[in-house]
Amino acid sequence: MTTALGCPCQRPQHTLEPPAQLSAALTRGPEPEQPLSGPLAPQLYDLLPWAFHRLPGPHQKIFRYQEVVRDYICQEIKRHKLRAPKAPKDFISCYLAQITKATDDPVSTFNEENLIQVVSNLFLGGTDTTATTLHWAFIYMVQHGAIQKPLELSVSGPGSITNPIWLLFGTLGTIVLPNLASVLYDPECWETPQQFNPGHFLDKDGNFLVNEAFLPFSAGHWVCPGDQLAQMELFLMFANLLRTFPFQLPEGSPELRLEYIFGGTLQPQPQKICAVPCLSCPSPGPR
Ligand code: HEM
Repeated sequence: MTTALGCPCQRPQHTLEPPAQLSAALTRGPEPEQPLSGPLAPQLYDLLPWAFHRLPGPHQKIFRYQEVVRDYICQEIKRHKLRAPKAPKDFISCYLAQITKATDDPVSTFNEENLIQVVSNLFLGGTDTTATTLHWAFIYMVQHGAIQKPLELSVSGPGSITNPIWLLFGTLGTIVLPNLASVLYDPECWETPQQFNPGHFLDKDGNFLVNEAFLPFSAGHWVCPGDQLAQMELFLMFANLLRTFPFQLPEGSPELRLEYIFGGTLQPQPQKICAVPCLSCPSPGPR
């Protein structure tokens, strides 16, 4: 059976509903083998994608997940077509309206295959990056317990936090490898580039300072389109959690591990930290 309503995903349907399938596949937890491990794996994949698709190995898990996400997006597109609102109300419905508008345009790039690709990119670009940034933020809060209190009131956005992305790839036949680390760790731009230091963003009177070398979202044509959303999400999550729970190491646990795991993003080591409910702090939830 193939998808109805002209969805370009012309492959057999899974019997499990996509959202359940998606969450089941994505929350199954770590398996013994780490996909695409090793420092050269991301570059190799970009240079030889066809080889990576054919070679057996743990990285095949990524392609299976990719299929699950793709199926889920196809189902969403189908649902949107079934109950098309009068006025487009989200990204998929706006894009579908644009496809209809551009039907007679022979050079239009608005089509369903591209819609699937763009939505996958939003998932890919918008989840691990933000989650990893938050993860590092809380690890640094545990490491620098003393600054947690003042930071509750003066969180300055994600600006004072490790950038999780080390390099990224371009499209349209040209491989672009902007090395953001060269500016984010440049000793000429940062007093202590290898250390967490909120002072990088404060002037001598403690006022917020813009540093032009702070480019975690890249710049120019390649700037991250989720920049504003990410900063808003990070601010809300970080500020709300921090004002409600002091973060600390669990009793008797070893020192924090600050070395990163090298990959598509720079991941913190798996380790436990405690969010201790604080009686005098405001309660979590909507206010
Ligand atoms: C801390 C959070 C984030 C960081 C550090 C980050 C960083 C970046 C960087 C550096 C790029 C440029 C890649 C290049 O040079 O080609 C990029 C691209 C991208 N980001 Fe983000 N991003 C974040 C959050 C998000 C969010 C929340 C979304 C969407 C919901 C998003 C969607 C994308 C997409 C779709 C691209 C590819 C754009 C293109 O190729 O034209 N990102 N991101």
